[in-house]
Amino acid sequence: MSDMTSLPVTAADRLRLARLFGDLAVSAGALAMDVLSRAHIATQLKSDTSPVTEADERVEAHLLEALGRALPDLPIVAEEQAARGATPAHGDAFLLIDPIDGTREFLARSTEFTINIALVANAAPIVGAVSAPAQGRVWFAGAESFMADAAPGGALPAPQDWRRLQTRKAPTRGLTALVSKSHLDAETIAFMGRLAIADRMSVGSSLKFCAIAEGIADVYPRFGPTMEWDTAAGDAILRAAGGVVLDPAGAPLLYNKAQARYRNGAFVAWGDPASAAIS
Ligand SMILES: Nc1ncnc2c1ncn2[C@@H]1O[C@H](COP(=O)(O)O)[C@@H](OP(=O)(O)O)[C@H]1O
Ligand SMILES: [Mg+2]
Repeated sequence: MSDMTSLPVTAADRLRLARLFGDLAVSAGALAMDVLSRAHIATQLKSDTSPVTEADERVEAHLLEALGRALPDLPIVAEEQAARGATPAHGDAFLLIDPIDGTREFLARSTEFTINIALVANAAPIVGAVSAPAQGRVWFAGAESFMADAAPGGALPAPQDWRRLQTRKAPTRGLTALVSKSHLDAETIAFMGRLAIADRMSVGSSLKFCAIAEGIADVYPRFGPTMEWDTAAGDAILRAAGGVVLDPAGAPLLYNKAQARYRNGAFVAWGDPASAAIS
């Protein structure tokens, strides 16, 4: 593999990393499912009042260990470590981990939670994997985007069982919009009021990016807060499937905002870049 610290990485490198991330996101799913199988899930509140469970901690520790072994030169910014104030110094290239995105959904025993791993280089997410353990599915992308069925705890299936993803053109009958299940704000509702929307669905976690990448939804506006680890993997998968994730000025959402503690501003994810251009 070419040296990650001297970018750009090749398409072949990106595919190899996408397979590694996909494999790890699927295997780590067993830890989340083990915690989910218990009658009581021990939960604590972080300083930002968001919940954290034993699943978040166990999945993160597992991924830190496995990624640290596979890619020792790449610094890792991980959600629960960051919550404890432990983020490594890094340059243009680094990894992002969200061990459980949609912790509220996990606690509600919904299937709409995900494990997220991404590589950011030059402020863009260039490789990502999202697994949904309770749905037995995984999405992963380097230069191209794929999904596959994969039982948690298993391995990423072989390429003949992958489905290549491509976003759809905006339907003339109206857009399918996706919004957060747990965090919906007035600005997001107002933005949607200016679009020709046929259907609106509430979906937890980074599954919103994946659904647009699959071509079954069109737009995901997010004006409320998110962190880079919530969005990077899904953003990588959507971009590689032909979509765009834009800030309010119409520029691609930027990553590596260490000074802002990896907090994102508002963004809108689109499947069809042409509909973004006229919104
Ligand atoms: N007030 C807030 N500050 C920062 N991030 C927030 C937030 N409210 C929600 N989020 C982010 O939104 C994510 C959930 O996304 P969604 O609402 O689309 O399901 C959460 O991920 P975690 O579950 O990993 O904490 C969390 O990071
Ligand atoms: Mg999380």
